[in-house]
Amino acid sequence: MQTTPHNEARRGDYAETVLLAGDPQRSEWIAATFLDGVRCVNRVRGALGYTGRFRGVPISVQTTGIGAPSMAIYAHELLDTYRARTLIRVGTCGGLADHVKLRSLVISQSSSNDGAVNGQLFGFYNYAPSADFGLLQRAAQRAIELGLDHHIGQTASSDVFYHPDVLGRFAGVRAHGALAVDMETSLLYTVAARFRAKALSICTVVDSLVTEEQTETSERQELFTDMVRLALEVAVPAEPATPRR
Ligand SMILES: O=P(O)(O)O[C@H]1O[C@H](CO)[C@@H](O)[C@H]1O
Ligand SMILES: O=c1cc[nH]c(=O)[nH]1
Repeated sequence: MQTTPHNEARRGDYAETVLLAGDPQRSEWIAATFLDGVRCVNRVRGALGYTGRFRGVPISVQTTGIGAPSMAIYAHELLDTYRARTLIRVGTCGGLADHVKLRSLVISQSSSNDGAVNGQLFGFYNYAPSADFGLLQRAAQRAIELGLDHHIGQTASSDVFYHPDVLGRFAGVRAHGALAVDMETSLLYTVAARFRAKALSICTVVDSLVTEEQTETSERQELFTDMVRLALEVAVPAEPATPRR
């Protein structure tokens, strides 16, 4: 019997820290490229999940599919059933600000949304889904040290991918500084907060809603190397070198 309706892994199969990728091919590539001693722990619905080691520390990667409800299910089950404590999204996003160029990284400090969840969970309040400060701080520091082309700030998450008013519908959040849009970061931050867990979203800009430029899907796995490196640096910081006496 499966452990949850969406996952066949047993308790203990996932590490405390899980990278979250929308696309199962990205999960497979991350596991094969960056982790040692990898085993597949979930194949249900093709939402591939893997556990291996990075710098000797157990790390998992889980596919979350497309959209907030799908993210919410996988994040909830990882935190509740599998006792994960840190979730780091390694996703893709579309640039909303003029200075956010293709292939750069967007590290989301907070994420507005157009979904129904705020109303259902928070009633009158406009909840502010936010990254874990410690993870955000570490990501900011390592991104600079590694010389990565990155932006840190607020983002938006939308339930609508195809919209007739491509950019105009984001006028409000753009006017207030939103850097990029994806579909899952906002609800990831909300679910993590519910479990008092840590979450961070790092996305690679694969298209710009401002210039309407796009990256090729064929270049995408290599494109994600910087994002995954950064996520793993945040998850498992290198031991500082022992000072010489
Ligand atoms: O590439 P992923 O991680 O799936 O993220 C983005 O890509 C999908 C849309 O193409 C949405 O899930 C969006 O958030
Ligand atoms: O959600 C997303 C992801 C990438 N690009 C977009 O325009 N939207």
